[in-house]
Amino acid sequence: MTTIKLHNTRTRKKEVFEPLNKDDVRMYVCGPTVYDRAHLGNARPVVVFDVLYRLLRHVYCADHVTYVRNFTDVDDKINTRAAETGRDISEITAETTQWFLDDMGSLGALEPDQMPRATQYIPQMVEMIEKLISDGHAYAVEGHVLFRVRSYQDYGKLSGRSVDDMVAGARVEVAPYKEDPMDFVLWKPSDDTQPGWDSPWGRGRPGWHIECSAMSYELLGESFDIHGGGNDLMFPHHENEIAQSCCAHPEGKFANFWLHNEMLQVEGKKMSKSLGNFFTVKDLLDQGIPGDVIRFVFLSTHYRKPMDWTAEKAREAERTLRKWYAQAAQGTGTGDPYAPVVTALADDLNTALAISECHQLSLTDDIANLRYTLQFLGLMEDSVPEWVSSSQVDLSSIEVKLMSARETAMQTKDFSEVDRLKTHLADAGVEVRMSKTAVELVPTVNFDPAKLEALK
Ligand SMILES: Nc1ncnc2c1ncn2[C@@H]1O[C@H](COP(=O)(O)OP(=O)(O)OP(=O)(O)O)[C@@H](O)[C@H]1O
Ligand SMILES: [Zn+2]
Repeated sequence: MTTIKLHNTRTRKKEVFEPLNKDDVRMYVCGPTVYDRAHLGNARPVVVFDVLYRLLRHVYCADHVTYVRNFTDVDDKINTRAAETGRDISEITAETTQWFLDDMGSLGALEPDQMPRATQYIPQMVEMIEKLISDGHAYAVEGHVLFRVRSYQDYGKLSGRSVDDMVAGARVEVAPYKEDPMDFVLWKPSDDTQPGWDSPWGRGRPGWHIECSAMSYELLGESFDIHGGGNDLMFPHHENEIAQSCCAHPEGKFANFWLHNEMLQVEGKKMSKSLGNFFTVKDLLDQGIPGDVIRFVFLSTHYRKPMDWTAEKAREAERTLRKWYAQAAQGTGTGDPYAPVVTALADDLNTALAISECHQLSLTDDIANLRYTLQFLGLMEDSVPEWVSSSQVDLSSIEVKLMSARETAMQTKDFSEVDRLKTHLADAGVEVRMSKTAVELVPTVNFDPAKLEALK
């Protein structure tokens, strides 16, 4: 069996991954708050954890792996959006959830086994909060319930901070009803205009952190294997999840491995909605950049390194995929992925190495293996995607045309038609390779199929 090694934020080491139960491997990843289109940064954890999910399914079998990713559909950002637009909250969250699934599907991300919506788990959240109160880890005051951070000794361990440092450095909300400024909200009161549920503390709604603790407990139990998310969530979100879950269920260990992806950046800063320096996945797809190309660009950088999106990277990715897909098209989609690619992923998801192994494989002309390996990486899911096949058809018919034009020219000694075709092809970004017996047309990075319409 393949040995998987993963960098565990909890221990700050790369460790051999041993599932708690290899017949029931369990992973939870924090999902989006659904009030707006996903930007490209939001897609990074989706692709990273999709690669891990595929690897786990490969090693432990698909039906022995459970991947849970939530939708946060109750949040003040959603309420604000509803107030700004005059639209119903449920309409906004349903629409945004579907956009998210569509956009991430375009990037070749498999849907997780479970996609719980926070609003469907309110009773479980209330129950967990009651337990925390009765065990002295939380207190109710003025319609709020707060987690008593100082009641949990290990608070801050994941991100390696002491509570006192955090108090000094963090922008914590100071409120008169808090025992300690570090205490965070588990439940808060709702007025008539805000979504709310009846609870022992009056009509209210949950804080963000308790959502993940309650949903992961409900679906994966008190101890599970992997918890993932962007490293921007490590503090306070993940620290708070750990505090809540470990205090409510001291019999469990919560997550064994913590994995954090680095940020997609724009000029050295995290791409984020609040900074306004973002573009959406949909923007890129609408510009005609295929989802596979976006995925490939993500895979080119290791998940624990910051990365930028550049048009040049996209062009390069497109050129490589075009070549590989054309090569792999004849192969069937069954068999095993190329072993060095699996080995690369098993080493803390070294996707960049996996891609260079694919380059090696593509040089061997092992078509079937290349195809299955690309599918394993979430590329070339079905057959050859439209954006490649359409250009292939164009090129092969033009190849025939050019061959016959050349044959005619050899006899008439009039090469003007051959030159016309070659000029046209060069203008469309196609390199023309002519030998005595064959004509080969190779698309370059500047390939523009639209410019070939006239030649068809
Ligand atoms: N630039 C980024 N690179 C990688 N992952 C990101 C990036 N921005 C957000 N994420 C991840 O996307 C998910 C959703 O994040 P969130 O909704 O907070 O987006 P955001 O743009 O950071 O929003 P805000 O600016 O309002 O905080 C989280 O898992 C987060 O880790
Ligand atoms: Zn979470």
